[in-house]
Amino acid sequence: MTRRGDATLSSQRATGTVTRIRGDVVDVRFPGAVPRIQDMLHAGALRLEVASLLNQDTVRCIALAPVRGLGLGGEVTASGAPIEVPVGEAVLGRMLNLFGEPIDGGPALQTGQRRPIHRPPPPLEERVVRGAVLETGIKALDLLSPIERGGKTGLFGGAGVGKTVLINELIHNTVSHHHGVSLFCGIGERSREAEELYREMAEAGVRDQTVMLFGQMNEAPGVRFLVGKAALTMAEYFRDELRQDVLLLMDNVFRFVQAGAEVSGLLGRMPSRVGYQPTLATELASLQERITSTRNGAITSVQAVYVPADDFTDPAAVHIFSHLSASVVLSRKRASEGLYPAVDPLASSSVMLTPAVVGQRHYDIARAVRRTLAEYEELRDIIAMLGMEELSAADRAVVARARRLERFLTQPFHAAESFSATPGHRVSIEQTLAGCEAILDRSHFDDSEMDYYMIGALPLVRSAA
Ligand SMILES: Nc1ncnc2c1ncn2[C@@H]1O[C@H](COP(=O)(O)OP(=O)(O)OP(=O)(O)O)[C@@H](O)[C@H]1O
Repeated sequence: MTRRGDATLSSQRATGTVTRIRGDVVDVRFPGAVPRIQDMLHAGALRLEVASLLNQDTVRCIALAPVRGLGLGGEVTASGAPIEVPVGEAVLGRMLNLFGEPIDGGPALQTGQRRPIHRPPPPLEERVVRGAVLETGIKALDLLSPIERGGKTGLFGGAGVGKTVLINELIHNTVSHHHGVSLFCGIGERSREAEELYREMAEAGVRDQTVMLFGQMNEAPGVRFLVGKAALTMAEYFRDELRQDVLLLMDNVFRFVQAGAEVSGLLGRMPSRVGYQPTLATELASLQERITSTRNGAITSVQAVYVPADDFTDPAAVHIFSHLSASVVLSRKRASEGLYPAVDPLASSSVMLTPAVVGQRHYDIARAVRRTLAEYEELRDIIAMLGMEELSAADRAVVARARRLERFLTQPFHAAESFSATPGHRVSIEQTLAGCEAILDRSHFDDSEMDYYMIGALPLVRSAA
């Protein structure tokens, strides 16, 4: 993005003084030229971003770190530019903060290339849709909610239903098979998870192709609000300048919306529905619209989405949902039954699940699996009240198939080895389809349902291969 000429730049490097501090909001008076919206300011080591212009000489800013030590009358200098982050190969293998500074204890980055984090999305005519599927090796996802290469996938779920484990498994299964770079952006989650992930990436030998960016829950709302944009700026550079495919993983996009609400509240704006910021839709679009594929390269993104109080009608969840091409819904009921990954087969969906993209066989099997599980869902009440004996033979066969399908769609994860003690299994789409087909084709089973629980491919299918 072209921003401004050098002449204006120098005139913008003005000095101002702090006139008011309220929470993370700081007002600064500039006697000369006032900085522009989204410019970065320095008050010693503290950095601020201009959020609004109060009048001709005063700007209202959001602090990007705790305001400890800042006082009224303190000196503030304008940087003359928005926040800029380093881009290019130098960031690979590193763990960085919002400003692109290393937080992995390593040396400073050696790169001259920097880009402002606020950029418009590519024009419509440059965007492309590829219509290809990214194989994840996770049965429930590949079968029912295939991930679009170059598209956006959301993993929705309430607290503790397995979003982070699932996204870690996706990293495990796709990063090493992905030709291109992977970018992980941690927004507003626990720092402990970040540290574990960093170690796992090194163990898996994929760290050199990966960048990790964090603005975690202990950081200022402004940081959590902006870190996603910093990650995207790096992703865009890989896509546009280095023409590489990028896998962008975000945990958790809800925290971006939440940070936006906090910032909005700090600035004194009136909240809108359910306490969210009135600008929820535009803020989210300013992030999501940049996650797109162009002729230069694809950005495939997988985003974990926390659903507050398991309420899928929550405005944040609804708005995020509208940007996605595939949504994987994790259900508490399944998690409580130990059916991990707790993917809800009836609520999860993907625009990729059409005969034209995945093929007629895959499409038919997925439909048959859904239909069987939906029929079982309807029979559950009857079973609860009257018992299995009252069901017709045909209904009993549906139940037998459905319960085996449910268990077959569970899977031991590499990312869960530490607490499940079962080695992880990657399963090809072909094995998943063959397994489901084998179950759907039968109406009588003499094996136990548990034979299908937490396995990879079906043994029959495995030996046939
Ligand atoms: N695939 C799995 N296999 C076995 N256990 C799992 C699996 N997924 C999740 N769990 C169990 O659920 C717990 C919570 O998972 P996770 O941390 O991924 O949830 P989350 O949805 O990210 O939660 P939060 O919203 O708190 O971040 C795990 O610690 C683990 O005990």
